[in-house]
This record gives sequence, structure tokens and C-alpha cells, in this order.
Amino acid sequence: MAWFIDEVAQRVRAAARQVPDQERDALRRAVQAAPAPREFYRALTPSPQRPIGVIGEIRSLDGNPAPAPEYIEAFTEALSGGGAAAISVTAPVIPGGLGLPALRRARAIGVGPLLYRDVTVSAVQLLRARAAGADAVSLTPRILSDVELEALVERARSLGMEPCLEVESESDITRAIGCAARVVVADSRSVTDYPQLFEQLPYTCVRVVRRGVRSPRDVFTAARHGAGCVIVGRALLETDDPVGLVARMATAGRHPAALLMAERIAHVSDHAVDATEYTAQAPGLGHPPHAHAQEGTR
Ligand SMILES: O=C(O)c1ccccc1NCC(=O)[C@H](O)[C@H](O)COP(=O)(O)O
Repeated sequence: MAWFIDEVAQRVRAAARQVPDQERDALRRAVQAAPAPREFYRALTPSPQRPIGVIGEIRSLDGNPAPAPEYIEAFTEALSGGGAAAISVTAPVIPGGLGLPALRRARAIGVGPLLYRDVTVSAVQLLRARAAGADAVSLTPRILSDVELEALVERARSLGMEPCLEVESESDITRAIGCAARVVVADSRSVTDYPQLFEQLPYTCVRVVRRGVRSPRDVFTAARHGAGCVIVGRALLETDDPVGLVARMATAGRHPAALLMAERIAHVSDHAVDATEYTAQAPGLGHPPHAHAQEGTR
């Protein structure tokens, strides 16, 4: 899948360079007017009561047209009601991605917090995501230089959003630790050694597994492998009862068995306490969402 992202990143970079200054200014104003960001990290943080959480992803099945906006709205609301700790929306560059309109709708109906997953290479994408109501954004270290990664992490934080680093290798983990990432996401299909990678992270970091998570059993497996959260997408579209499925997965995430599994590899009980201190110390947090940072990446 690496080649796919590389190709998309090239296109997105080229498009970002074309964005005129007036549009950037308009986006900054839209960010000022946007609803304040909500606490994403805290919503994901494992606790003895919920050792592993579920992020419900709203998307369409690859190749299918996007569902009607009213359906997306009802679906999003139902996922939240079913116990999803957060909602993820993917950009249209990712197959099945519904993009910023879906993000805006999800924000308007008040569910959340919201993660926007994009192939992010430019600050302008962060502005668009925040203006549409994102509380967190994904960043992929592999496609970013050190300078770009640092600038985008800081920019996301200065906008009040949690940067969630999508890691693929040991060197990505080192870079994620270097920028004090508090949420790290691994694709369980292409990053098959993710449990080993997770082990290297500070335990205050929420480890998220995505792709191929389909059942409560997969939630337990992810807990056993050190995850504090899973993202579930396709499985919710392939069942007749998405709300029931997300609810069963969320229930699995609160099950004492999940706590036993999680405790074997991470100090979940301590995590809940220490995370509070960590939040207070984390760079960029606690600032008002509209604080202005230097724009390091256009
Ligand atoms: O994210 C990518 O790099 C990507 C590239 C090409 C095709 C799909 C890609 N991502 C898929 C997703 O982001 C999934 O929607 C997400 O991981 C949830 O997984 P699933 O539950 O298997 O739908």
C-alpha cells in the first residue's frame, strides 16, 4: 500500500502548492469561526473500566457512491449511541473516503470527538480539517521529512487538534516518540509487527490498530497486542446491524477479559492516572484552539 500513499502524497503536495493566499486567509477565518475542538486523547485513553475503545469509521464501500447525507448523519449518530469512543472520517483520496462534507455533518450533529484521516502533507489540509470540525488528524511520518513532520505536528496542536501518527516501521516509532505523539495508529495488515512496535512506545501513548477489525474477538486480539483502541470501518458496512456490531465491540472493550489482556502488556490502571499529568505537560495543549503558530509547511 506504500506506493499508493506515495502517489497520492505527490498529487496532494502539488495541489497544496497551488492554493492561493486568499484561500488560506479565508480558511484561517473559517477556523476562527469553527466550533472549538474537543479532547480526543482523553476520549481514547484506556482505563480499567474501558481498557480498549472503538473508533467507528464512516465511509462508503470502495467503488460504491457515497450514501445520502441523511443516511451518513443517522449512521454517525448511531455509532456514537452504540458506544464508539470517537468517530473517524477519511478523506476522498482514501478509497471509500467521504471527506470534509461528512466531517462537517458529523460535527453539526454533535457526535464526536472526530478524527480526520487524510494523506496530510500541508498545513492547508489541517486548516480545512479544523474548519470542518476535526478534533484530531492523522499524519504519516514516512511521507514527511523531519522538518515537515515537526511543523505539521505543532500546527495541528496549535489549532487544538491531536496529531495521530500512522506508523509503519521502527524508525516511524522513533520519530513519533521524538515529537511526543500521544496517539499512534498502526495498520494491522501491512504492519504485521505492530505489537513489537507498540512495545517501544511510552505507556501514556494510546496505541490504535486499524484495518481488518471486524468483531469483538478482534477487539480482544488488539488488546492482547497492546492496543488501547481500534478503528472499525468496512465491517460496519457489511453487516445488517452496524449499531449492534459497534455496541458488541465496545462491550468487549469494557470486558474484564480485555483488562486482563491489556494489563499483561501495559499498565492500564496507572495509565488512567498518569495520562492526566501527561496531558497537562504535553506541548501545545491547553492553548486556546485559535492560537497562531508559525506556518512551517504550506
Ligand atoms: O489508509 C490507507 O493507506 C489506505 C490505502 C489504500 C486503501 C485503503 C486505505 N485505508 C483504509 C482505511 O483507512 C480503512 O478505512 C481503515 O483502516 C479501517 O479499516 P477497515 O475496518 O478494514 O475498513
